[in-house]
Amino acid sequence: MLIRRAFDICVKKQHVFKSVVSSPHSTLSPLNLEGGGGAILKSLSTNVYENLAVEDWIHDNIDLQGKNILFLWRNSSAVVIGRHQNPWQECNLKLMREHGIQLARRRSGGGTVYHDMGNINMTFFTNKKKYDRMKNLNMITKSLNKLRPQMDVRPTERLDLLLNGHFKVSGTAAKLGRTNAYHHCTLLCNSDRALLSSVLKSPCQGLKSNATPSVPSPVKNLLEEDPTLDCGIIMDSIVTEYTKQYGLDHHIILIEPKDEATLPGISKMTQDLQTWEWVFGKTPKFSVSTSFKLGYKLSSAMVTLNIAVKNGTIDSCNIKLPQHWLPSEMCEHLASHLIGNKFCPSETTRLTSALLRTCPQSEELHHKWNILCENVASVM
Ligand SMILES: Nc1ncnc2c1ncn2[C@@H]1O[C@H](COP(=O)(O)OC(=O)CCCC[C@@H]2CCSS2)[C@@H](O)[C@H]1O
Repeated sequence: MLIRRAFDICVKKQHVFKSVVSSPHSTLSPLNLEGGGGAILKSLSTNVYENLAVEDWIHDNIDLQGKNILFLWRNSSAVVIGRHQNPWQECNLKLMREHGIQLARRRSGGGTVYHDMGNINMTFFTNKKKYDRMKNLNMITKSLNKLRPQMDVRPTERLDLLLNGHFKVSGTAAKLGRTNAYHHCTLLCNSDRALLSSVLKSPCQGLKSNATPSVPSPVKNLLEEDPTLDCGIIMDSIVTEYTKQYGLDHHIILIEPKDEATLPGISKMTQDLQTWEWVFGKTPKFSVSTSFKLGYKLSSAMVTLNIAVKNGTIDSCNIKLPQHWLPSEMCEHLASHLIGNKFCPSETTRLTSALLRTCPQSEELHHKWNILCENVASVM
């Protein structure tokens, strides 16, 4: 609200106002919005949900008529999927859990990207009429060109930035609201490229869906091209270029996304972005049809699994195994209990552990059923 109030003042009076965001650098510095209001904001947080919530907050709360706002942010390791994507199809969720890599669904469309502290995110907020992604990308390339004239970074028709005409260093997405809009993009400076490619490979077999697929590209870091660069130098040069383009001063407003007094309602926005219902539940309906081998002592059998998922929840489930290996009633029992549950390994394990306790049978059947349950959960 304070930022909004500040902008309102500036729109009315069109002059300098005191920045109100609580930060050591900005509390008392005046923010000059003469010559077409604008501002540069930088997040103090490296939490992907908090930073995405700042985007939501600005989009929903600030009248962007006549204003250009650049928001700069970086995250600790995270995978960010597009609004209409399927996380099971896009990434290796198990590997992410093992590495503590967060999964976030953003409100803009497009594909899946990997973030870490070696990746800079930029969000360009404008009024919908002023929304111009190529202009923003040209601004970035211009700033890089000034920094390192020999470095060849150019935008493509699909609004990626390519290094040496081949390696993607930036991906773009956008959200167009009723009157406000934003274009956001990444910039790979010094990310963990090995982790990037391993987490963006899904192990999921036999998945069918209409969700937006990502468009994988060879990627490279700017620092691999020029190790004398770093994220700070690159961000500074982007800030310089942006201030020049919009006639702003070099003042940066530091944003603390936890500061409910400055950004009223932000905590709820952050929470919403973290819910299972948003991250997984918004996945367009899909199905998984797969088969795999199960082994117990010397006997083995092929299991066929067909699962349909709606809103992230199992809508139908069919498990087929040879009768001699496991009685079909037991497969049906498991399948029917899975319906209505989240397509989620921890929830499935909780359910199957409870079922297992009520499943007397022989020790052998007990073991086989357990093996089946573990394998079904590992598909999720
Ligand atoms: N951080 C990053 N930067 C550039 N390219 C990446 C990155 N991570 C992965 N990739 C490559 O892009 C493709 C996906 O390309 P695709 O074109 O499908 O998707 C995108 O580019 C989406 C960009 C979203 C930008 C937002 C800005 C703030 S929040 S996220 C992926 O398979 C990798 O090959």
